[in-house]
Formats: sequence, C-alpha cells, structure tokens
Amino acid sequence: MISTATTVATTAVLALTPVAALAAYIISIDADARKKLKQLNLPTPDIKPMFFLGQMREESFFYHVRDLQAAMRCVFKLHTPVGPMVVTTDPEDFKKVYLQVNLDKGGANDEVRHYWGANNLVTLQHAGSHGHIWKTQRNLLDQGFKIPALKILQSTFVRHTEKFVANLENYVDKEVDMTELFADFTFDIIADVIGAGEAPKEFKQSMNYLIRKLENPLLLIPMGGYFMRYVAYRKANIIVDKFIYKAIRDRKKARASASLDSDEHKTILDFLLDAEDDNGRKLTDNEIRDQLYVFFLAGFETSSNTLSFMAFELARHKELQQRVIDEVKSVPGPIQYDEARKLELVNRCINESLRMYPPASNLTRETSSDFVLPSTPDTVIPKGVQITVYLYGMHRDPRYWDKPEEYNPDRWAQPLKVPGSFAPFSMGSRICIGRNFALAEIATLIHGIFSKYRFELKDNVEQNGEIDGRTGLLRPYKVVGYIRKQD
Ligand code: HEM
Repeated sequence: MISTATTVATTAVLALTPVAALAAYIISIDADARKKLKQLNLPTPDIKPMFFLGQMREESFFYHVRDLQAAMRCVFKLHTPVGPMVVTTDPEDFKKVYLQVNLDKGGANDEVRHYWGANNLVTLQHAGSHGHIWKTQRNLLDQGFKIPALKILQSTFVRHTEKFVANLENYVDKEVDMTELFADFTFDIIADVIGAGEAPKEFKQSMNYLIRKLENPLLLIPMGGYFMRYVAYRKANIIVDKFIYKAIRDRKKARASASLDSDEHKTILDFLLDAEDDNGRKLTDNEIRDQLYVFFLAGFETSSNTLSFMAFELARHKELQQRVIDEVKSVPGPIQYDEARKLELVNRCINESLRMYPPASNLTRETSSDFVLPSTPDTVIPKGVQITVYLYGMHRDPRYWDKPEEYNPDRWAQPLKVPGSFAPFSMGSRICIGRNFALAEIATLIHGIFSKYRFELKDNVEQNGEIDGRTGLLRPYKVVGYIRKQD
C-alpha cells in the first residue's frame, strides 16, 4: 500500500515541477541576456538591471524607449524581459535588417502565436520550419490586396463612409470623441471584407478585449499564450470563435448555392476558401480562423489611430483643414480607388500623420548569427539579440527631417532627405500587406467627412491628442471636439 507520506511527496513534486522549470527558464534567460550584453560594445542607459525585468522601469515599452532614446541619441543596448536588445533609429541599419539580410522575428513571438492562433501571417517566422507556411499564405493573401482587388473593395470603403457621414448628422455641434467613431468605422470594414458582414456588439467587445490582452506579461513566459487562450480569456475567445466559424460556414453555404457573383463580391474569406497548398490541400476552418483573426489584430486600430491623429492635427491647423476641404470638394463623391489615392494634399496629410505617429512605433527582429549594423561597424552583435528599429525616433530624428516636431504635410512635396527614413509599413518581404488598403480606406473617409463637415477641437480637454503608448500601437487617448456643418 502506498503510504500517505509518499502520496503527499509525489503530489508536491508534481505540483512544483512546472514552477521549478519556469524559475529555471527565467533564470537562464536573465543570465543569457547579461552575458550577451556584456559582450556588446555599445552604450547603455544608466539603469541597473533588475532580475528578469532588466532595465525596463515603465509599464510602457514605448514611453520607456522614447525617453531613453531622447537622452542617449545613439544606438544603444538594453536589457529587457524579452532578452538583450539593441535599439537603433538609423535608416541604413533598418535597410540591412529588413531588406538585405531580412532577419526573422525570433522566439519572442511564440507565445503570441499560441494565444492568437498558430497559422498567423503576423507572427509566423519567414524562414526555418514555418517559412514555407508563411510564404504560401503571404502569396495567397497578396492577391486580395493587389490593386484590382482593392478597386473592387473600394465600394465597401465608400458604403461604410456614407454610413459614417450620415451618422455624423447626429453629432453636429455636440461634443464627440472621434477616436471611438473611427475605431467603429475601421472595425466594421475589417469585419465586412473578411466576409463576416455586420459584426454584433458582443463580438466587437470580445475582440477588442482580446486585442488589449496582447499587452499581458504572461506572453513573456513559456506556455503563457496557451494559458491566456484556453484559461484566462477563454470566454471571450469562445464568443469570437463562434462568430468567426459561423461566418466561414455561411460563406461556404452562399458559395455552394451559387448566389454570389464571385468576382464582384470576393472577400478575403473567399481567397482563403479558394486557397490550396502545393499538394492541392484546402485550408481547414481552423487555419482560416487564425488568418481572419490576424486582420483584426493588424488592420483595425492601425488605421483608426491614424485617422484619429490626423483629425487632431487638422483641427489644430485650421488653414490646412480648409485646404483639405477645398481639395476634397473638387472631386465629387462617391470616389473611386484611383481618385482616393490621387488626392494630393489628403495623402500628404496621411503621410505626415504616419510620420509623426507611426502606429507600430518599433519593429523588432532577432539575430540568427553574428551581425553587424552599418551604424556601429566595430560591434559584433551575437546570435539571439533583438534588434529594434525605433520608427517613432527615426521619423522624428532631426538628422533626417527639418523641424521634425512640426506637422507639415507640405514637406511631402519634396523627396525624402534620406531614403529609408520613413517606413510606417516596414519594408522588405514582410512589408504590411494592407498598406494600399489602409491608404485608400483613410483617404475615402477623409474625403467623405470633409466634403460636408469641419472638425474643431474642444479646449482644455486633458490628454486631447496626446499619444497613448500603453498598448502595442500608438493611439491618441482621445480627440474630443465638435463636428460643424460647412457654410
Ligand atoms: C495605417 C495602417 C497600417 C499600418 C501603419 C500598418 C503597419 C504595419 C507594419 C509596420 C507591419 C510590419 C510588422 C512587422 O514586420 O513587424 C505590418 C504588417 C502587416 N499588416 Fe499592416 N498596417 C496598417 C494597416 C493594415 C491593414 C488595413 C491590414 C489588413 C487589412 C494590415 C495587415 C497586415 C498584415 C497581415 C501584416 C503581416 C504581414 C506579414 O508579416 O507577412 N495592415 N503592418
């Protein structure tokens, strides 16, 4: 008979093994980071590294790096919870990491993949064992973002714009926070183009909730992603999955009944349903679910945040807003894709907003062997170090921009002073697949709003237009003001 003491001892060992394994893992990560950083002959902020947290002292990576970069003004090394990191704002470094060598995303994304779905265009590596999957998916989905496909999607942008502008009637002369309206607009468009139609409130709330949780530090520890998906945020996941799987089923049914004119109404979901891998295998519903998720992650807040910052800047620059109004009124709606992309001043304002407020403020890759950055030729960066190109810093670096803190869309009348110094959508093989989509979507809505209304900021609103860097993406806390009818 097994004694009680043996049972207790066995249970204790079983319970403590994962904890001990986790502790050993974290200790090894910390030790590895210290060793690699010691080898790196680069300046570092004067902050004593703490166990695991390293030199991170603020909850927000964005604020922390912004302050450090402003103080250091050079390429520097940093001890972070995701390991040793080198931070640069140099366009030549950017080009080497993203274009010439095309470094991969590294292990820091593993838990995000577990949380958000494994077959995920954003988090999959483009080399190694996942490389083939990423490439097949990217080639496939690229079709949905080429200009002919976007010209078809333009009618969706126009339809949502018309709805948005009609709804503004309810807000005329009343106080309104534009960030909320823009978030609804870009969310609805993503739901529509992935073939999910009108998204119910419950789905929206759950998806937003899950996106916010991407900031959870659990994603820094092994199995944390699984824990978040299947335990901590299971309920929200079930709600979202139910909706997404229903959208897939409904679309399949509609296609089977041939009630769709396939080319006219082709959605991103159709591209995924048509897709076959090299062996003629179709994607499973589970794989399609993972892909559809990614468009919410990558395509909704990025665009709505850009719209919010742009509305803020246009309200602060009344003369500029008037010039935008004059431009959009010279092109009667509904506008076509080409017309949206050719609105010169509107597109300059979009660029300027993306320069000053790049939604993805930093982009990170990991070295897979010894690596040398062009800006620090005497330093060999060993394997397993994160290289962060700090886009926000690069986009505001006085070496590359005249008066970088000034919102001045007219600077875009001239070519860039330094090629590669502007890259809100990244560059290279993993450049944002949705960049032309986003640019057309934003220009179409700006055209719709300013054809009829103007926007004024409300005075003395705390944090109006201020950057909120607490989440992964830059956004304004709020943009509160008044919608006014044009005379
Ligand atoms: C202003 C709007 C947007 C900005 C600033 C933006 C920015 C970016 C950036 C910087 C990346 C590269 C991330 C990295 O490699 O680490 C990226 C990738 C991606 N974006 Fe966007 N994005 C925007 C809108 C969109 C939209 C509207 C969609 C889809 C409808 C989208 C879908 C994606 C996808 C799927 C990827 C991953 C591509 C891959 O790795 O193969 N994005 N985006």
